[in-house]
Amino acid sequence: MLTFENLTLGYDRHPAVHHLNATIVEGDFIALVGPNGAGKSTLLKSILGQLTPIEGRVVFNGIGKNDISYLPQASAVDRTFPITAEQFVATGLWQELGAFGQVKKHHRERIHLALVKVGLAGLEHRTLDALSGGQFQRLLFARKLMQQARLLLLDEPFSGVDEQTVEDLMQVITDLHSNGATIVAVIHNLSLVRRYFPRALLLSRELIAMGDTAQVLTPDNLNRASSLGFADELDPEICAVHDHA
Ligand SMILES: Nc1ncnc2c1ncn2[C@@H]1O[C@H](COP(=O)(O)OP(=O)(O)OP(=O)(O)O)[C@@H](O)[C@H]1O
Repeated sequence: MLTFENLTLGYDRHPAVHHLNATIVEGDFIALVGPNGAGKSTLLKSILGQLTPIEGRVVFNGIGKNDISYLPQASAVDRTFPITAEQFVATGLWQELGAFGQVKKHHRERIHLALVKVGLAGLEHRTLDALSGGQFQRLLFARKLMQQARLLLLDEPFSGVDEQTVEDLMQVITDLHSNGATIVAVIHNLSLVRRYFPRALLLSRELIAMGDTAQVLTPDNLNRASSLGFADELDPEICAVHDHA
């Protein structure tokens, strides 16, 4: 579905991800793991076409932009916008309806089902600013449910969210995967990764390991990832030496 070919990404020519070669296959359910600053969000941005590679490329096999849905970190979403939970979930129908399409009764039923699925039934008419952090995260997932994307990219969907919400939303993700979606999620909580994600990609500016989660999240690999990951703000010269050492 997606191949990273010798992919080097960065900002102002300062590499954040180095010479990555890896493949995401259709039906993957994979966690993107690594220390702070490892390049995980940067890698998602490159899949979304928001960042031009310094070197290498992302190859899309049989999927287009419209097949990809992205859930940013909750903190990146503006909650002061004066709309209700129902109206917010309806914005997930944008691709289906176009800019001027009307939300009809059958759409409203789908919205209601999505809200039930994420445990928010009854809160349809609440405005966004009147939802708790966990409820808002549930709402973001309800909107994702409207889009029926083939590839779902999630960037740390559970930061600052209570345990019950995590469990409920992991169930929603698992259901989406069972219905055919490919899942790529940045997750910091390793026990969650071990429990739910069959595959993992451990990144620390460069690829440390990718494959079955148990084989990727070994003490050796995690030590290697943290020793590379905390060497913050490498300059391109140091990077070149490191790459070819
Ligand atoms: N817009 C930007 N401009 C300049 N540098 C950036 C920008 N965004 C990220 N970086 C740098 O690129 C590197 C990788 O950042 P990235 O956000 O991809 O890491 P991450 O693995 O997602 O980290 P975290 O787990 O802390 O969210 C970091 O050194 C970061 O400071």
